[in-house]
Amino acid sequence: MSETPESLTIRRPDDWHVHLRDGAVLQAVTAHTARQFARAIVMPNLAPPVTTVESAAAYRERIMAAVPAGIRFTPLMTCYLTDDTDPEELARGFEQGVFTAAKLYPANATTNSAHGVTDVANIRGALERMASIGMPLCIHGEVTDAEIDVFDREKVFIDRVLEPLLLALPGLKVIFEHITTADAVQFVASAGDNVAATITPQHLHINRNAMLVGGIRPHAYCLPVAKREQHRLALRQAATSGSPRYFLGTDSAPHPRHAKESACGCAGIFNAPFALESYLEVFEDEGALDRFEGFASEHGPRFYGLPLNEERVTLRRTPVEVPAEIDAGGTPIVPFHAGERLRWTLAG
Ligand SMILES: NC(=O)N[C@@H](CC(=O)O)C(=O)O
Ligand SMILES: [Zn+2]
Ligand SMILES: [Zn+2]
Repeated sequence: MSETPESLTIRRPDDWHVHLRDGAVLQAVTAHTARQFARAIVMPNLAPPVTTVESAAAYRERIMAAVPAGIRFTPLMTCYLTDDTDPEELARGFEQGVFTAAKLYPANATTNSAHGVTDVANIRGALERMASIGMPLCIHGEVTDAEIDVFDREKVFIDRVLEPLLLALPGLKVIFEHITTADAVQFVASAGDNVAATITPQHLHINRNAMLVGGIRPHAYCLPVAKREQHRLALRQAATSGSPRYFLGTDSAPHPRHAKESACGCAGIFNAPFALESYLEVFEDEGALDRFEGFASEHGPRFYGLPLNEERVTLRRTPVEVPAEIDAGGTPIVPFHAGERLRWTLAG
């Protein structure tokens, strides 16, 4: 590959963590994800959450109905774990191909997580069943204890929850979602092959200054919150390292502009519209264009045990202006990189 190629062709990528929401927003945002990604792990934190095989199958239908004609896109559904999750329901959904994974939200850790798990001990039976059938567990890895500083919640989750959980269930397949710290990178690197992590574009691009310097910037706020620069650098190193343990998961999380620009603004960054373009800048700046395909298109399906996509996509070195706002069915949403120019454009 030359030093500054004009284009890059890779296997069509997948997004291993996305929020597509429901209703009019679902109708509007799905096209942004489906334009780029062949498949996506769809988060179940609707209100009410997706907790049954039936509700996941119905949600999958609504997503399919929102995919523009002529685009091939497969939503991979997840089951929202609660204190009362029935292991039988999980196993039935997994065997029927409705659930690809289950999602652990510690109760009240993030958007629509009020019905999440109050103590992992409460879902021990469900997790044992998942380990025995090879069903992957996606985790929002933050503790919620009031006395733990919000910037430390991921690290404390590793020590108090994740490490003990993997010691107890060493065969459980775990995806540590949207990691934000050097501690998480180190944990994943030293864990077994049954542990992987997704990394978002925002955590590769911004540190906490982006949120707090020169005024409070709600559109840079998501959970887990962006950390210090040393953590961002560790994430960039991990993502571009070529290690199969890290892969693409945008955590695109649309919220209406008014809900972000508020005295109590929602957590979540809407990065779907230019996700590939955003990631690719990072790989180029790290001198790792040749490792982009692994991160975007190969490591995820291999970890999940799914086939690699056979289609190819091409990104060209053509600048693109990210709009200040995107209309989502009458709801204005501010995208990640709003008003900025990105160097690459996905062709087609
Ligand atoms: N990442 C976020 O800040 N928000 C997500 C939830 C999540 O993934 O934690 C959302 O659903 O809005
Ligand atoms: Zn989360
Ligand atoms: Zn998320």
